[in-house]
Amino acid sequence: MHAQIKDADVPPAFEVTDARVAYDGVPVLDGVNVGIPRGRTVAVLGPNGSGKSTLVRAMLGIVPLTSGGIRVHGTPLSRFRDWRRIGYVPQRLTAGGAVPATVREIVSSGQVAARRRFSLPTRADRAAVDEALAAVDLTDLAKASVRELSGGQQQRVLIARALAGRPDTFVMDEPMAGVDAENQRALARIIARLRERDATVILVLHELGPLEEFIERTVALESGRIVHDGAPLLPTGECARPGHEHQHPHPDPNDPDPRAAERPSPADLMRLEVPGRD
Ligand SMILES: Nc1ncnc2c1ncn2[C@@H]1O[C@H](COP(=O)(O)OP(=O)(O)OP(=O)(O)O)[C@@H](O)[C@H]1O
Repeated sequence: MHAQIKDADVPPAFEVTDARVAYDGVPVLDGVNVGIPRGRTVAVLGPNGSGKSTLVRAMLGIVPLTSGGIRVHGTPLSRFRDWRRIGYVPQRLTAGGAVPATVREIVSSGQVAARRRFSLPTRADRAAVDEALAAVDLTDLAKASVRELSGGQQQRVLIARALAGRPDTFVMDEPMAGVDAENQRALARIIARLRERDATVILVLHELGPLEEFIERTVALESGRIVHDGAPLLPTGECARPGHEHQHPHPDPNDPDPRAAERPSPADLMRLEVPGRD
């Protein structure tokens, strides 16, 4: 079982109070209250457009609240500075660019926020990158260009990038989307290891799938409101609910990888959204 720390008197990793977000005046989060205790593995579920990504992006300060409040590890978001504690794996990446970055370069970029300005990577930094690459089984591909990788492998690069900063809190936005079964199992192993380390892990998912056994709690959204917060939902997940109309992206019928069209270029990977900044 987990260490005592979970139930110790520590502030929640995230505390969201009456959070509202609107895009162009249209409400997307409509009074969300949720607390994510430290050391838990929590899934955020819900149909397309229900506000899952908006919620986690708001929790990281990427999307501003219209009203309400968010605390991160006990500190109001606007005053939170310890971003090295947070590992963010975004869902989609912006288009453009073609810098020939290697897997190792991308993974190393996960440490930039944690290093002092202009300081070079230390031996410990390099060891953390090695460890992160090993954790996602990409050691052999460290020198490969990320452009050569499949969508699932690129997803693992992003996870390794988050791991390399050695955070204790992870926010992963749909890490399983468009990832084949083998890569899904690899991701499940990573989540298992993070749980053993008592990391806090928040996963935006459409279904629990191979992660089911690790999920301790699910928060389900519908139309910007929480409709369930508690024990994990049924293994079949939201996608199997009657009336659920989730659309997974299938941009190119000739490409077996449904995420091919959204695959990030290396440049995209280098300029991932930085939590806490607009
Ligand atoms: N930057 C934006 N500007 C305007 N509207 C947006 C923006 N981002 C998201 N939305 C809209 O807000 C709503 C919630 O989007 P969000 O991405 O949070 O939902 P989601 O539950 O994560 O959906 P999905 O499962 O499709 O990823 C949707 O209607 C979406 O179109």
